[in-house]
Amino acid sequence: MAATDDDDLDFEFDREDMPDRHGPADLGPPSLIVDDLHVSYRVFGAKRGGAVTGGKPSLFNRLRWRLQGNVGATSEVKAVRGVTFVAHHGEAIGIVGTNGSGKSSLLRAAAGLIPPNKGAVYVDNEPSLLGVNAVLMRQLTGERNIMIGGLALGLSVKEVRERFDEIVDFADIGDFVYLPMKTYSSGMAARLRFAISSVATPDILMIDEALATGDADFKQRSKARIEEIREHAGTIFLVSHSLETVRRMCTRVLWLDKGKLVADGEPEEVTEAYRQHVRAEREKRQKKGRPEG
Ligand SMILES: Nc1ncnc2c1ncn2[C@@H]1O[C@H](COP(=O)(O)OP(=O)(O)OP(=O)(O)O)[C@@H](O)[C@H]1O
Repeated sequence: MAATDDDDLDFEFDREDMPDRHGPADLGPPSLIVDDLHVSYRVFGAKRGGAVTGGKPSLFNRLRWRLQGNVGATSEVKAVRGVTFVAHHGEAIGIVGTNGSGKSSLLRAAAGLIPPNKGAVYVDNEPSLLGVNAVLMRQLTGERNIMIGGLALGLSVKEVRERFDEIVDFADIGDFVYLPMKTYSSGMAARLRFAISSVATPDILMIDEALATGDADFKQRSKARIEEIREHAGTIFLVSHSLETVRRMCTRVLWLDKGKLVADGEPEEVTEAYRQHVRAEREKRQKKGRPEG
């Protein structure tokens, strides 16, 4: 049967039509939808045909694979395994989880920097930071990188020049701005990335660890900056190992474990459950390591 004008399908993303089943009624409309996202990496020089789920291979395993002559073979690391959530305008969402649980992979896929193996990401607007990270160059000075990052975010050359002092002050890097970024400490580089990324009041800002690296004054300034972005109806994602930072900055927390979402809720509740889980795991490991009575 031929389609008539009346049959035309409407694929437009109509905010008013969206049911708000994933959050309290006072939240803004959805800004980013992650639907059954799967991310895998192909690793060369590892065990042939193996599939690894989260966690970094131990030194022992890597040596064993090497001795078994598996160099040149490939295996698949399943970093994100079926994550689904809806983020809203005005939310600051922390992502916690142990090393290798898939936090950065989730963020990179949500930012469109790596393709999902399965599932989809729908965004209302281009996410920033990871986008900025991708264009920054370690061999260039902070000054050059501020210009490159600012242009990547859509500012004009004049606008970047006008905001230059503000960015340098925010990052608190002083005259280091005239030196190549490769000479910066990791904290300085992280602060500069955050200062550049947040300068344009982005709709979706993704931050990987940067905020745990500054002093009390920087932490205060970055909290204020996040509040400002939220007030302008932006959405912030913050990956951090510092539960204190996540509790202080975020309105909601996602907990990832071995690539799966195990909790999504109030910062206090989720970080406390995560803290207890980490402690229980540590005790289990210690018991295993202890010689039998
Ligand atoms: N480029 C890559 N190639 C192969 N494997 C990767 C790559 N990036 C990440 N992984 C693997 O994917 C899994 C998830 O890593 P990811 O960096 O997303 O976790 P994370 O929670 O951010 O870890 P961390 O807290 O240590 O930074 C890990 O097993 C990691 O070794």
